[in-house]
Amino acid sequence: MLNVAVVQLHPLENKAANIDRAEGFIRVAAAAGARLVALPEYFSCYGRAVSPVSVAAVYGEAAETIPGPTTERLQALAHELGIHIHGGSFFERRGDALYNTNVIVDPAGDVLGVYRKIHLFEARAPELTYREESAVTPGTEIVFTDLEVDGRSTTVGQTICYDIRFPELYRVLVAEYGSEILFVPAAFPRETGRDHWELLLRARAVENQAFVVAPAQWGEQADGSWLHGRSMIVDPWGTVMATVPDGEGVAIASLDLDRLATYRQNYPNLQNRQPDVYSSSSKEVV
Ligand SMILES: O=C(O)CCC(=O)C(=O)O
Repeated sequence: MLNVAVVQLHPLENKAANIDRAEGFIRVAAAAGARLVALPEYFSCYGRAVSPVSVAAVYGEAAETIPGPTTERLQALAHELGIHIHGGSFFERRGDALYNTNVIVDPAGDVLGVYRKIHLFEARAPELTYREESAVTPGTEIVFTDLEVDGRSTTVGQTICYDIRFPELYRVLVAEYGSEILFVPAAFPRETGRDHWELLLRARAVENQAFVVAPAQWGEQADGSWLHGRSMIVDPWGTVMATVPDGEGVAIASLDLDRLATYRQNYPNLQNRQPDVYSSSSKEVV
């Protein structure tokens, strides 16, 4: 059994305070037995938590390199507590570009995986306008990471928020790279989250026969918008194993990876895919 925790945060203006609260919840989760603790998207600084006028400046100021103070703090914490930490995501600076990036840190304090969000969120609706690409550059690499937890090895796929709408990414992470756990740190707005968040997470879990670990941001922002929250851990059958209600907090679930292997054998959906047919150029037109 692998005990995994999701941390739900209410992002505030102050980056240092956000990181302090994240650390507090990581400690709570570790004390409750979690061996892997996952943080939400933009856990240290979330754009709409700050007044709209200063958003661009705040993004730039909040951005860090890897290694940098935030990853070093996660590394020290993982080492001290003897756990893995999935560092949600934060603004990463590489040269002149900013990325929405997450890392996984192991109990030795080493950074194992660096993933840069591939699909950047865009909404052009009357009720919701957002263009992440105005500040952030899209990543171009699929990232999966091999972890050794409690003497068992597993492969995890790293994704972020809006990525959940692109099932192709998850299929590759599972069918080509063997991921058993899919991470989806997020900051879903309430407008889309209330109807799509749980549906998308459970769909990705069922169709890929994988655990989905989805820590989320929650709460009202400085611009009056709301983040949906409802962090959750979903099992490969699509059942929600644990969730965080409104507010900040932690939820923990025990993932049975041995049972996952049996389940994939009993229901060989992944083996029954027909990729040759999907990519075939011959079509029968009736
Ligand atoms: O897909 C959605 O509805 C929300 C995505 C999002 O908020 C994000 O990627 O930051």
